Amino acid sequence: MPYTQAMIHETQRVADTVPLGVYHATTKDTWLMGYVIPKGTIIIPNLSSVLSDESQWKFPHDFNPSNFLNNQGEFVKPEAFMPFSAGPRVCVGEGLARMELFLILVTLLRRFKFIWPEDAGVPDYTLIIGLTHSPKPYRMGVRLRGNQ
Ligand code: HEM
Repeated sequence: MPYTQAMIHETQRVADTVPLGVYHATTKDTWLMGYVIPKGTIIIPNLSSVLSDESQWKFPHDFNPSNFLNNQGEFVKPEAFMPFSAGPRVCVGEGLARMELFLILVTLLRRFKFIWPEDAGVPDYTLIIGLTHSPKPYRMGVRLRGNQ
């Protein structure tokens, strides 16, 4: 269970689905870490940079579920895990999305085996950039477990 949770969280970290979150604006003059941000300034949260911050992650630039496991193999969620953003306007669907990710993935993995086709070459993890990140199209072999 801890490893499954770690794998799902690591997938979300690397997938970096909403790289620049949702734009906001200051509703009053604001002081933050010595900077003055005047009222009405557009704020673009750079979630990508947090999700791969070298000071926050053991393996910032690799896919490695160990980013979410402590030395005892227990699941831990670092504060820098914020694919749903943070603060008062954090994604309201976070709970639902996390429940769905877990239930759907575990159900699929219990029933099916996912196979990278031998002739598909090396996976290309380059993301397609838009308002959201999405993977490049790829082929995948899927087999019923126990029926191979
Ligand atoms: C993996 C799936 C999802 C990701 C990565 C995601 C990510 C985000 C992010 C980054 C924001 C911007 C938060 C901000 O303004 O700072 C957001 C806002 C929002 N999300 Fe999601 N979301 C996901 C799934 C969902 C689902 C399933 C729902 C609804 C059932 C949902 C509903 C919303 C709504 C309504 C907002 C606006 C909240 C507000 O402005 O107060 N999201 N989401």
